[in-house]
Amino acid sequence: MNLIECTQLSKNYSGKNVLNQVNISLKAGAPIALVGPNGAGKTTLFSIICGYISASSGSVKILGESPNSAKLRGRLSALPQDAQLDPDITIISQLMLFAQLQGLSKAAAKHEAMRVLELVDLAQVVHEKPKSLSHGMGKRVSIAQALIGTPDVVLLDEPTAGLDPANAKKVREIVRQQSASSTFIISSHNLDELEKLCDQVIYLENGSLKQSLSIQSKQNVEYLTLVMTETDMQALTNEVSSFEGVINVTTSTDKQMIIEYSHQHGFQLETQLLTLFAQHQWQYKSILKGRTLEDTLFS
Ligand SMILES: Nc1ncnc2c1ncn2[C@@H]1O[C@H](COP(=O)(O)OP(=O)(O)OP(=O)(O)O)[C@@H](O)[C@H]1O
Repeated sequence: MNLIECTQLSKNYSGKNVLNQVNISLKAGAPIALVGPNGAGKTTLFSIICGYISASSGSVKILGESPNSAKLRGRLSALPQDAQLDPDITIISQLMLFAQLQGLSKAAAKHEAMRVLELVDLAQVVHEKPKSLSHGMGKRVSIAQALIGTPDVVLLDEPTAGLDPANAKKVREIVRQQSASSTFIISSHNLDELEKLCDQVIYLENGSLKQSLSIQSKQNVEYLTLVMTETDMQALTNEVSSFEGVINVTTSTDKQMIIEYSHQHGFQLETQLLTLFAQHQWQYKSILKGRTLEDTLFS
């Protein structure tokens, strides 16, 4: 059974189409990225999946159930972009309340609240109130709340927006660790971050599904992304284009080159490149197997 299945899903606000016949099939497993420009409809899609708002037409099934079905209790959780904890109620009380709302006894709720706080490395703030926490710590507590009951699906809307690098890294680690037991769907504008975490990528634009792709997918065609420093890029392009198996070479002004080549040529290309660099004394900054998510989506 698919984790989430959207069929011909549309949403209108006062005649304005913000989701337009979207078809999506998502399977459980590695985190899934939801990307798209501002106003593309990402939050609207999340809100429909969570049952906060209803679709104008089409259908959504989560684990085979309709949004808001009692059978989804404890199996789907979400961290909305603007989620706020009550600033004046202790963290343990708030997390226990959410655990009890899932049907846990008081003792089990306390145990679960402690468990999820430990997962986000914040057991030490259990008796504090959210108003005494930094923004990053508050976000991690909200993620802890979303992890209560180990849901099958966790929707995170912009989980690292506005966080300092250390807290953002911590959030990524939490997602990575918890991905063994929950499937995360992450809406974000941070493509570098999504690239590190996710396999499948859903790209929405103007309410329509423009792309659904797997970053890791093995195809006959492979990519190498080179970032060069001291190099004659035109000469490099000419040399690389003549290598056997190279299908296409594109360069950008920032000394980045993307080489598209046939899968069969494997390591041969890397060996040729390094020999070429040595011959010409060309310096590289990085050689990346594959393409960045940005290049995959927008090239
Ligand atoms: N309650 C509402 N009433 C009217 N229009 C709305 C409402 N909520 C959202 N919209 C419109 O729907 C469109 C999609 O909004 P949505 O918030 O889903 O986009 P998004 O992809 O999440 O954007 P962002 O990346 O900026 O968060 C926007 O044009 C927005 O103005």
